[in-house]
Amino acid sequence: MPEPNIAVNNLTFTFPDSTRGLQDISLDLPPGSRTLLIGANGAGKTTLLRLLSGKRMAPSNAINIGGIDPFSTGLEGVTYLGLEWVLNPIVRTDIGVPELLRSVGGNAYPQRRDELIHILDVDLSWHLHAVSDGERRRVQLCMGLLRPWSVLLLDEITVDLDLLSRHNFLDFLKRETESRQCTIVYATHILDNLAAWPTHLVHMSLGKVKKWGGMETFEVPEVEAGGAAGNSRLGQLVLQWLREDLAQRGPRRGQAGEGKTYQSHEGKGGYGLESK
Ligand SMILES: Nc1ncnc2c1ncn2[C@@H]1O[C@H](COP(=O)(O)OP(=O)(O)OP(=O)(O)O)[C@@H](O)[C@H]1O
Repeated sequence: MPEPNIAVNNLTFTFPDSTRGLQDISLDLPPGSRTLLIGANGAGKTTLLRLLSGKRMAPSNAINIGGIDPFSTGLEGVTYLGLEWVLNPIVRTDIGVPELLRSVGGNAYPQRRDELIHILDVDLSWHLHAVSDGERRRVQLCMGLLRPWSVLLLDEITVDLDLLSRHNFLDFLKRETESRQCTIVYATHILDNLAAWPTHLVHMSLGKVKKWGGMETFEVPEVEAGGAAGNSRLGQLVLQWLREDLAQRGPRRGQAGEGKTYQSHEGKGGYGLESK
């Protein structure tokens, strides 16, 4: 793939037997970009990433990656790492790390394999039925990133990583985009220490893209003194977006606004809906 740009052109997609999906999405993410895909639960991030990866069929001409329609042509070089990959049962069996890495072609890329093992701090003597969730995830990331990809689509799979491992991992991805022709889209809810990482942001809500563009096009608010201590300015921006999205979506059926309140667990003795 010569120039791994991601072009989405008026993409509309509806799930079978459902009214949900994506509406009229257009994006143009340049080669070498690192995009954060931001949005509340259910905004449409996974749906978009799966369509970009070619795992779901999009209408023809709506998605173009490096000049190719990923579904019809089957794209070599596009790696999608999402929940279904994370839940692959193989990585819970009594299997050793070297064997696993070999099974995904690790021997073809020895230098890359050794670098990933170092960056993700993987112990080659681990057996995958007897490691922690975060350790397992580090091995999986090694496996998933071994083959040099042109486009990497990450669907929040760093939640188990400790802060340092996540930092090293994201640093590695940044270096990748700076040292060779490749492009990353990363859907995440965890924005801590991430402000300097993205080149682009895409804000999704209710199946649509509300805003997208280079980092320089976003007005990142000042951190409030006191109250916002510890939050990055990017975190503040996203918090503001999600509050607006929630207000726009309105209450869910049966919630406050239709004569009911949801009582919190704390101090009120249990979860329950009570009429006002
Ligand atoms: N197979 C499906 N059939 C019908 N509707 C679906 C299906 N998968 C997802 N949806 C709906 O599509 C919408 C978008 O889902 P999606 O998984 O893309 O959200 P998301 O932004 O990735 O959310 P999260 O942050 O929780 O992972 C949701 O309202 C969801 O209920």
